[in-house]
Amino acid sequence: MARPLEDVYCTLLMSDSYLPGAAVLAHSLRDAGTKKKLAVLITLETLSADTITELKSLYDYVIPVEHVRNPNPANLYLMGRPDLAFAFTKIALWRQVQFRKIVYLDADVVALRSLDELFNLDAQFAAAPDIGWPDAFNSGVMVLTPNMGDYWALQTMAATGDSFDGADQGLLNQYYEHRNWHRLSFAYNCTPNAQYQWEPAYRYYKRDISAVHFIGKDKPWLTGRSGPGGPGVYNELLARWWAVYDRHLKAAATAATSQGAQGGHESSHHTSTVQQQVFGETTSTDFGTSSFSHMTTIPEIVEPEAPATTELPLSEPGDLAENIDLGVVEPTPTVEQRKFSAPEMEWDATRSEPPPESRPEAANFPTQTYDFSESRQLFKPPEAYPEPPKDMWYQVPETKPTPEQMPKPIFPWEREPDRPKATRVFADDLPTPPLPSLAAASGSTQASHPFSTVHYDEGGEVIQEGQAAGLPSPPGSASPRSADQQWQEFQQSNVNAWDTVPGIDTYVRAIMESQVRRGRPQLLHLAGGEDMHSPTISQKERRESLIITDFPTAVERPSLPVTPAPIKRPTFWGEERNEVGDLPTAEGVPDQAEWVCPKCGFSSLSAADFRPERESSFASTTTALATPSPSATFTTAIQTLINTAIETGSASEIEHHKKSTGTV
Ligand SMILES: O=c1ccn([C@@H]2O[C@H](COP(=O)(O)OP(=O)(O)O[C@H]3O[C@H](CO)[C@@H](O)[C@H](O)[C@H]3O)[C@@H](O)[C@H]2O)c(=O)[nH]1
Ligand SMILES: [Mn+2]
Repeated sequence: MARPLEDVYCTLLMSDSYLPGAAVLAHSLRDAGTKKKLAVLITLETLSADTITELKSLYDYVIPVEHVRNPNPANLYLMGRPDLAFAFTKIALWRQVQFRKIVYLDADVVALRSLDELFNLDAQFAAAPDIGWPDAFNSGVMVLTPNMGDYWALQTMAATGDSFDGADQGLLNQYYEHRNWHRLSFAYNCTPNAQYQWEPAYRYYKRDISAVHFIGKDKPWLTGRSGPGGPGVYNELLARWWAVYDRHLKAAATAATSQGAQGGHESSHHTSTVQQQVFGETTSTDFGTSSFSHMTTIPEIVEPEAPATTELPLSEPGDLAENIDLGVVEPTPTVEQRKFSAPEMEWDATRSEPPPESRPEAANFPTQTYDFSESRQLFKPPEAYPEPPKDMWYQVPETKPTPEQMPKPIFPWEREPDRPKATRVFADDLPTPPLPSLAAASGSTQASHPFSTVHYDEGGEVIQEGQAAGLPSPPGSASPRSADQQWQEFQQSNVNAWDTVPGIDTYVRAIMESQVRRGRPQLLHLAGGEDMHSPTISQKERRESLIITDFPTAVERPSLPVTPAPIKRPTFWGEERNEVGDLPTAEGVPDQAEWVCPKCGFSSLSAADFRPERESSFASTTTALATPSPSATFTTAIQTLINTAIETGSASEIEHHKKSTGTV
């Protein structure tokens, strides 16, 4: 059985300059008697080998994680912490799913008591209020349950730089804002402030304090033992940090000579890896050359040669530090810092559902954030706005275009000089004609038949009916037309150019033939075209359809299953009805007498064809059915047939015979 997941305290170290903090934290937790293991997340590319060696002696687990830069660090300047450009690295905590629960502590935290009870908290996520905005939590002490779902969600936000302070605390507060984070007591993340402290409250609650967190740029190891505030809460708590340091780290440096412990420092003239980062602990020569000197400015801006992260770099470290000092640093335009990479397929969406731990889709889509203007000047409308554009309509040419100006002919028949004029018809414009009979009765000379159409020439002028097709004007203007005449005119006026202009047909055929040569489409010929007359075109003139089909040709087509041709026989009522006339006899169709029902073995309806081995009464009854006879005989015959069937056959058989004999 798999072992239950472990609980750990965890911190983060991304620069050598925070090593004293991480060392004091580890010692303070052990001093507090915790039973839990200690872990540290590290970014390999930004730490020296000595620091990592030191961490290995202090922590049970040293876990390398990806160094994550905020692609949109402008908000960091709002809190004067451009050094926190890589604070998003912290979200790697959520992917440490090898642990059940993590109590995360910043490297600038010192534990005054064990915090082990936090592991028993029944909450997915918990943190203490931030002193700057107590509705939000401080992300220096957090109790979290690692899971990949939250991780990818946070990672997505981090990838777009979505954080109100540009660092992890803004991002995490935004993420947990609507997720009901569990509020821890301030005693778990007490953040003393050198400038302001509520002294009475501190006196009252100080025995509950479990952890002290030195937020801000001035870390204990950078400011020295005296601290900035003189006597008071801050210095009292600062002294707690130094107490741990002195107990384990300072003492170790002096003891190193005799014991040879702590990273092999053998001489008191050399400081330990930790001490090199601590103000006041280095000798005067060390101080000038150690990494500490530049850490006091903007430690995190100094980048390794090849950063492992994919984001665009910030401006030059030197420039930045200089500009910050001068107070002229402008946040870099965010758009420039964005970089798009096409989403990568993590699984085959055609075969399976997405894996439960997959990234959200579109996680790396570029985003654009717009800020509100902070200008305090009142809006002043401009003196004048630009004139709206004029003449935004189509100018109908006043003169008729010359033949050169006319569009060039596209189709061959358009070149024919005596081709009919193109016309247009609009259904909406059709005049409502009086009924022909009324028109005739009233003797109106302008009356039109119900199907009249109005034609327009290219200039929009109405053309008289018939004119459009180049036909003479209707004689209606001179004398009243009969309905027949009008109908004839209508038919004549509704000609199809395809029928009257042979060039169109020739052209289309040429295209079709070239297609036929390329592929194998077939022209579907209308058989005979007998039932589809155009009113004006005789049967002989009717062209075959040029519809292209994929049907197999008659030659390619396998013969279809055939059903027997019907046998003509007199109906019960007398003569065979012959309304449709004689149909041509199909060839190759078996004679009905040869056809035997595959289901029941009966031949078709003729009673004489019933097999003699079946019930003899069937034969006699069906004979009666097939012979014209008085209705009484007919009814008896049906009844007999059905009765026989009931006695001898199954239900389906009865149904079948009922249908066969038409006695349903
Ligand atoms: O150069 C650096 C900077 C930071 N860290 C680590 O990141 C943590 C956060 O930085 P810190 O200087 O402690 O930030 P705070 O001054 O505490 O500022 C607040 O704002 C930060 C950014 O949102 C949060 O990470 C903190 O938890 C929150 O207390 C540190 O404790 C370290 O663990 C490094 O290792 N190296
Ligand atoms: Mn901190």
